[in-house]
Amino acid sequence: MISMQHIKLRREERQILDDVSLDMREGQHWVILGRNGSGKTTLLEMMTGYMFPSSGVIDVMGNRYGECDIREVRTKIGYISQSLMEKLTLRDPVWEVVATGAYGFLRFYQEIPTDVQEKARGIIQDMNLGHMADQPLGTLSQGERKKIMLARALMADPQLLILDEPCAGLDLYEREKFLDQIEYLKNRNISLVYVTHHLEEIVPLFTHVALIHEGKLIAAGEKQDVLTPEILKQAYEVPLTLEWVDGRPWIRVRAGGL
Ligand SMILES: Nc1ncnc2c1ncn2[C@@H]1O[C@H](COP(=O)(O)OP(=O)(O)OP(=O)(O)O)[C@@H](O)[C@H]1O
Repeated sequence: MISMQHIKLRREERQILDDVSLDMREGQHWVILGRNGSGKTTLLEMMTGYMFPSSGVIDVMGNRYGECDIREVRTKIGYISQSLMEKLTLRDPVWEVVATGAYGFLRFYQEIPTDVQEKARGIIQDMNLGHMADQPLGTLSQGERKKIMLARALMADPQLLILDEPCAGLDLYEREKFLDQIEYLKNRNISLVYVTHHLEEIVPLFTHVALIHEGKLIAAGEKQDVLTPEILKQAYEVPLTLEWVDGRPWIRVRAGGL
């Protein structure tokens, strides 16, 4: 699905990514973890072809970046990020915001085909937000807006869905509702790459974790192998214990560690 080999990125004097190699296969769902500024978003921007490495090779769904039409590859990738959220127009009706995802536009300036309208309304309905479909986006709560972003990303039937901290700023209830929606994606044939700061967001659907620290990959593999107190301490520099409850990891910081 995604292969990144020996990725390096240098900006001025800083090595932002330092020889990162990752192999994400079909049927796997990955979480990327790491502290602020460790390079997570930069990795996502490379997967989506918005940034290029100084050296290294990236293949996404069989396409080698630099030798293919990236716009074509992007039609198969859904990308949810705060910066995209900020570009959406709050006065547009929810169903129209979702419908734009079929084309990758931010807004429509022409008639929207009926089948696209119906598909958008169908996805909104599936997320139990049907009653809000005609409201302006700006009247929705942050959690509802995140779900609308997810609905918008699904409009193009992506094979790959990349989510950059989708639960940031959500309260416990809204976060759990959003994660429910993510779990529901296991019924679709979509591979997920999910960036978060919060381990408890690693719901059972996720199979693999990559842990990045100061631009270097500390560990990558099956989640039970990567999510150990010893490995996590290398990235977070805080002594902690980890407990698995209902298939989710929960973390406790031990006193006196900092
Ligand atoms: N275009 C750029 N020029 C210079 N430095 C950059 C550029 N893009 C990113 N950086 C730096 O690279 C580092 C990694 O940034 P990145 O946004 O990938 O981190 P992150 O792990 O996503 O952080 P956060 O969790 O805080 O969002 C940061 O120190 C950032 O300042």
